Amino acid sequence: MHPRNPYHNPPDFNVLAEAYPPLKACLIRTHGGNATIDFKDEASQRRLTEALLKRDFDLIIDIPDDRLCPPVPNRLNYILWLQDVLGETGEEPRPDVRGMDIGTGASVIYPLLACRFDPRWHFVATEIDDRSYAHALRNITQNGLQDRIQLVRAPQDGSVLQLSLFPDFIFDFTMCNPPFYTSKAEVDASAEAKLYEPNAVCTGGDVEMITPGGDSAFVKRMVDESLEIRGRCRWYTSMLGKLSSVAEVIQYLRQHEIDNYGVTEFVQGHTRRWAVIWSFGYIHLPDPLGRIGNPTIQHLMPPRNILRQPFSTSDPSKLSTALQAAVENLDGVITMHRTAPQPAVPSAGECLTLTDTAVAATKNSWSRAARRKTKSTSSAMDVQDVGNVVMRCRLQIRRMGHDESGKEDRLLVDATWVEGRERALFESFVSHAMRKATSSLA
Ligand SMILES: C[S@@+](CC[C@H](N)C(=O)[O-])C[C@H]1O[C@@H](n2cnc3c(N)ncnc32)[C@H](O)[C@@H]1O
Repeated sequence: MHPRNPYHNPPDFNVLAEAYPPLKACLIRTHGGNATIDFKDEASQRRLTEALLKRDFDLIIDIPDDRLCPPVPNRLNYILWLQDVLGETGEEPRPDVRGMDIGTGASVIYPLLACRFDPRWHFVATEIDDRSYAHALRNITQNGLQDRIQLVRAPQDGSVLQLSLFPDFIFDFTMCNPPFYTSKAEVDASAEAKLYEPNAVCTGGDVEMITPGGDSAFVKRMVDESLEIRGRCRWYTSMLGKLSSVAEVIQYLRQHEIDNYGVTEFVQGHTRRWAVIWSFGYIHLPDPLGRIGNPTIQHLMPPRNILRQPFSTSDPSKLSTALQAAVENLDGVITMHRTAPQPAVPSAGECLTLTDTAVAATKNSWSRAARRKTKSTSSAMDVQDVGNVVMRCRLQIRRMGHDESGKEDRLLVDATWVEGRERALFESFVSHAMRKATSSLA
């Protein structure tokens, strides 16, 4: 579960039912005498979703019985990850954020939650199904969010990304919880498997669950469309229900030479879902937001955007001086250095940031070839630039807490690629900075 998700612990059902009385009829007792609900009972799940939305987000939703009832904690994970992505890759502070939710459902759950969570967010929400569309419209207006959520009826066989309807906007992100299954038989097989899970009820209509080719085909259509409109959206994202679909979509992205992509995993109780993200821009995701540890798909993970180097010194100010000296006097390199306000002492296994240096390079003045060229022509190497900047990165000195064996705290430098077209340029800069710092410490 996302660290900022407020539902790490189950709610106190008595207290929740006091706040939302329709839940009272669903309360049952555990063997220990505590109040809970029957998570396999569809009506109880619906009352729980209504109760959490009302009490915690002041949202009233009305979902017909034959349409999906979204579990709130699970839906929040996707929103919180997107918040992290925008926070880590955008120019802050931004006055507003514009997203598109594809297949918003009767509940409009993602836009409603996200708008309550963050006052800057605005949405276009699309829906293909008439019945869901009608309820979605009601849910937006009865929560007074019609100025921030625009509902669009998507055509049955038209484009998935309806961005062409909004030629004047650059979207910050698209999001989607697509239909996962290829056929009714696949839905039934999955429901049968879930019978043995402690808290799963399948409440979706066929239109919500089934699409030709399943979730991977749906997301591949998005990839195809994104190739046409590229920079009209900063981050394209979609959830996927199966690890095999994640692998298929990543392979598809790579086939189309989209190398700025990432994957994340949402774990909620017994349910595991994934989201893929890709961009045609030159801003890069920090590894914790775009790489997962699952061994089955390691070969499909994007290359690391964080390069880590341990140092033998235990004196952070010495390391900081050495690192600053390594990068500061490079022609065309601008640095902004910040030190943590207090001396930080990490506990075992913890990693604390002591200094943070933002680096922007307007030319490559560090590679051997560039230095040779500078000597002979007094101009730096030509590289493909992004505006005036060819590469942006962060250099952070961190203290790693001792491990179980009681080994001393260690210092290391994390270099994070923030922006740029050429990975090789970032890697050569980091290798230059680390080599210089190491030799001046020797
Ligand atoms: C799995 S449901 C997700 C609903 C909601 N977003 C949620 O997370 O609970 C998928 C939704 O996508 C809609 N849908 C399917 N194809 C679509 C398309 N091409 N454009 C827009 N919506 C579509 C379905 O009608 C359904 O409401």
